[in-house]
Amino acid sequence: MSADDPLVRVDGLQKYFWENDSLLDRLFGDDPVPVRAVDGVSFDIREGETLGLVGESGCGKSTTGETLLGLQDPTDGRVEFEGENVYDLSGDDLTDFRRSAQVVFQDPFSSLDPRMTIGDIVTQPLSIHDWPWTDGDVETTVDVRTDGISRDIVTATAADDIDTVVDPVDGVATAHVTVRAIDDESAADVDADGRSVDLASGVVAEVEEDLAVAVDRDDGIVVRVSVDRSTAQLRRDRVTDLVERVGLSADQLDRYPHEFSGGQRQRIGIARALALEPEFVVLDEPTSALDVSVQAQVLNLLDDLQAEFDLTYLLISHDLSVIRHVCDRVAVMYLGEIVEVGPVDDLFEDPKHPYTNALLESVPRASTDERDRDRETLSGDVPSPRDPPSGCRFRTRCPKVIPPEDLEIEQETYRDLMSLRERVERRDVSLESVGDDGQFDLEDGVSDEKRPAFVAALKDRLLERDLPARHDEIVETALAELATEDWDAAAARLREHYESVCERKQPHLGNGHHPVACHLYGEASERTETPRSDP
Ligand SMILES: Nc1ncnc2c1ncn2[C@@H]1O[C@H](COP(=O)(O)OP(=O)(O)OP(=O)(O)O)[C@@H](O)[C@H]1O
Repeated sequence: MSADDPLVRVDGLQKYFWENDSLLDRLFGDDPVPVRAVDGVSFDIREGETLGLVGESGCGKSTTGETLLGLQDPTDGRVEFEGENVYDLSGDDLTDFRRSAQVVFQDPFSSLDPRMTIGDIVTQPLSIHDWPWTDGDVETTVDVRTDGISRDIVTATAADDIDTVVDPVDGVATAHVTVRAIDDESAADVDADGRSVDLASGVVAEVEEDLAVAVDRDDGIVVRVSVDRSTAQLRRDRVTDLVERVGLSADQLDRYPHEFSGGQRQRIGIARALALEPEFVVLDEPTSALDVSVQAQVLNLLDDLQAEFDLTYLLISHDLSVIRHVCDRVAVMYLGEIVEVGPVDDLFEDPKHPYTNALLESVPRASTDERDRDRETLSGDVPSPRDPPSGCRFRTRCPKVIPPEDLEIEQETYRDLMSLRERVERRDVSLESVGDDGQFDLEDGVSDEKRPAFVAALKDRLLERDLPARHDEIVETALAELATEDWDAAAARLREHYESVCERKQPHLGNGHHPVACHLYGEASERTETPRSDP
């Protein structure tokens, strides 16, 4: 992996959940239905950065985070961590990945075991992963200084595991030992701190905290350095450090989660995630369950920890103000797909995708002027990932859906006609309730005589705007087809005239600094007509 390579590379990741997939369903002949929670997402996360993943509820953010960590099995695609496909890892390599990539969950109430003390909660990953580890690639050595004796007569060795308490520099863990001649009285003082050894012959060796030193006299003086702490002591110290680092105190280690506030519990979740010295942390809505007053404190803590421990974050959030406050780059997700990726300032100041625009527009603003202006807020719900729209998945809600080339029509009018057509296609119009009670007889078809009144009443209900004459005629003909409940003919007529490129072609996210998957942005996004793969 070169220095320019990302730490995490997600490539075509897919995660489908299957419904109607039980034995009983199969016995009754029901076909399994895929829930396309994540449908071919690709993005990179560079070392040391925070990438935000934003989108409305249900668009697949958490599933993306969980699948890329291997907490869910992928349906397809790959995720590289430090250049290795994590789905190919096994044995020690898989254990290393699980240690290096951690998660902080949204809900600090359900993610902490209520029966464990917080000391046990933070110790648990250390026990599971058998911390502290010694790194076989790290060399261990002793730097010897002498005082009152010749350096030439001292030989020194260090145990292989001293790297568990001495930080290696350039692959070498060095213990510093001072060997000096003493008289008997000063020897007693030196021994009292537990880090020195008296030798009857009048030599004492001192070593730094957490290490022990043994001295023998043979031809010369032989010094051996080893670790002076038990595994339990080392774990206790690490847990105390972590808990204090996240803003709690060591005397709270024996307490249970219910004795803490939401913000404090999230701090415990963060300490647990950091216990194994990870490089990468997925933060899944880390502050959404917290009071507004403590959200900023937790975000600031995460920011400080990132700088201190060189962490790389994927921050999942539906909250744009959190994203703006914390992230370097942002990926916008809609219905299982990434629609735009860019540096945070570019994305907020120059959003390209109509979905990103709509998300930004729907955030309440402080300035009265802006609040008063006509906002393009997001209407309707995210469609179901069981049956996502063809082409661009946002086109059913998009205020900028592209009209056919030869159709001279205002954008808003076209949007209305598209919405009308979609309702007809879904048969989502109540024909029975048109007009006054019993005015139109649908069972035998509305009579020729009453048809103009039926069409007028229906049009009045379905369209707020007046249409240009040409479109008025097309729509009236289609609505007249509904008078005989000929839904297919009406839908076909509307499709023939109003089908958009947005529903025919899937726009693709390009590469580069600020890519966007939208047909409004030219050739690059329209270059392929390949349909999505069927499950
Ligand atoms: N285990 C599951 N079985 C079936 N469908 C699932 C499962 N988990 C998630 N889904 C569906 O997958 C889609 C994406 O869910 P996901 O939780 O990833 O979205 P999200 O963007 O994180 O939303 P939220 O912020 O509400 O959690 C949703 O439609 C959800 O109902």
